[in-house]
Amino acid sequence: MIRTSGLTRHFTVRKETVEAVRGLDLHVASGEMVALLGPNGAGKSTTLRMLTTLLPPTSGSAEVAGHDVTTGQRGVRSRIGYIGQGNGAAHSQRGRDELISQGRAYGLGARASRDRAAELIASLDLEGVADRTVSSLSGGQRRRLDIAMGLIHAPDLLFLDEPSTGLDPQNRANLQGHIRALRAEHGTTIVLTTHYLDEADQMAERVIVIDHGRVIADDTPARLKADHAGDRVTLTFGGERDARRAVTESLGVVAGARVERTGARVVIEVAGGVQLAPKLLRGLDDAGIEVTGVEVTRPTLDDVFLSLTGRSLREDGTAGPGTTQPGTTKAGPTKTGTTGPSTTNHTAESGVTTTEGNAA
Ligand SMILES: Nc1ncnc2c1ncn2[C@@H]1O[C@H](COP(=O)(O)OP(=O)(O)OP(=O)(O)O)[C@@H](O)[C@H]1O
Repeated sequence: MIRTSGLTRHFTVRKETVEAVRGLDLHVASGEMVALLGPNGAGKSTTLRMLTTLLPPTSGSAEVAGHDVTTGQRGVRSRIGYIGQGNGAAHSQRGRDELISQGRAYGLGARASRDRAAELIASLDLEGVADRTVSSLSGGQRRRLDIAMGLIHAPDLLFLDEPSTGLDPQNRANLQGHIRALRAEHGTTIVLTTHYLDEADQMAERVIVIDHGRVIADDTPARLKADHAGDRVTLTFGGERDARRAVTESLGVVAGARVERTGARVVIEVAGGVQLAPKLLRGLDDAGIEVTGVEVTRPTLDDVFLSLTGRSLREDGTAGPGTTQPGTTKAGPTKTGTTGPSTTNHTAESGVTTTEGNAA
């Protein structure tokens, strides 16, 4: 449904070149639900705008729904729906009228347009509100109306640019439910951009992680987490002395683990942490070191991003330092969970990495 080769877009800002998208090779199959995930300025919207023919590529090529985005713009537009970041509907109109006008603009007859509007109003749960003016709708209702507008011509492919940004968690969950249902009913291919990690994790079958205008990972959320981030076993000790002893006498020998101590707390990042935790506790007990707390957490897509870039992709979409300038060199790995100066040791034989941080 989408195939790009070396897709690139530069902007010139005050004689400086911004490399917003740098040679993307993407492939999205028919019926897939794919999320483009990345921090602010990663190049997600620019990619979407090229795929939807709103912006010409600087170089490279893209075929969308069987048409080239440069030479077959009309063909692309007839097959896709695009819901951008702003609200598309006019504020003084009633939602239903907006939908019908949109249908007419896409060449549907008056009756077909009315019928299609009614169908979308029902499936997007807009019944009680479609006859009100758009300006009186809540953020979540407006966003659903935007989606109905994008779907009026029954496109095979729907692009959603940050569909749930600005919505509260309840409206976000509701909108996600509607998008899933549309997909299940019509088999629409969906490409969405987001910086909500949970949204990408829960909704997408495939997550394409973009950073500095490049694809840095592309896989199912489960495989990304399994390949790039381990479980996190957090152990708390009675004091810093015990925690230090635990690292040197017991935990430092866990193969393939990254061990990080901050004060009286030790975090072990390792595959299969759930299975490993009881063994670790037994080893510590044998060494006579008392553990006062234990917690095992599964990795998130943020841990994946952290592992790939050394930076965190936080829920608000802002990442750590140095993230918003595409074309700049990536920052080196940063250490998490430490507040003071820290040192990192790589133990060649065991593949263990230990990081020692000062207490907060
Ligand atoms: N019209 C433009 N003129 C100049 N620079 C632009 C333009 N559009 C985007 N950029 C720059 O290109 C880079 C990528 O921007 P883009 O909007 O594609 O990122 P994004 O991943 O969608 O970010 P966000 O999550 O904040 O929407 C940024 O550095 C941005 O400032």
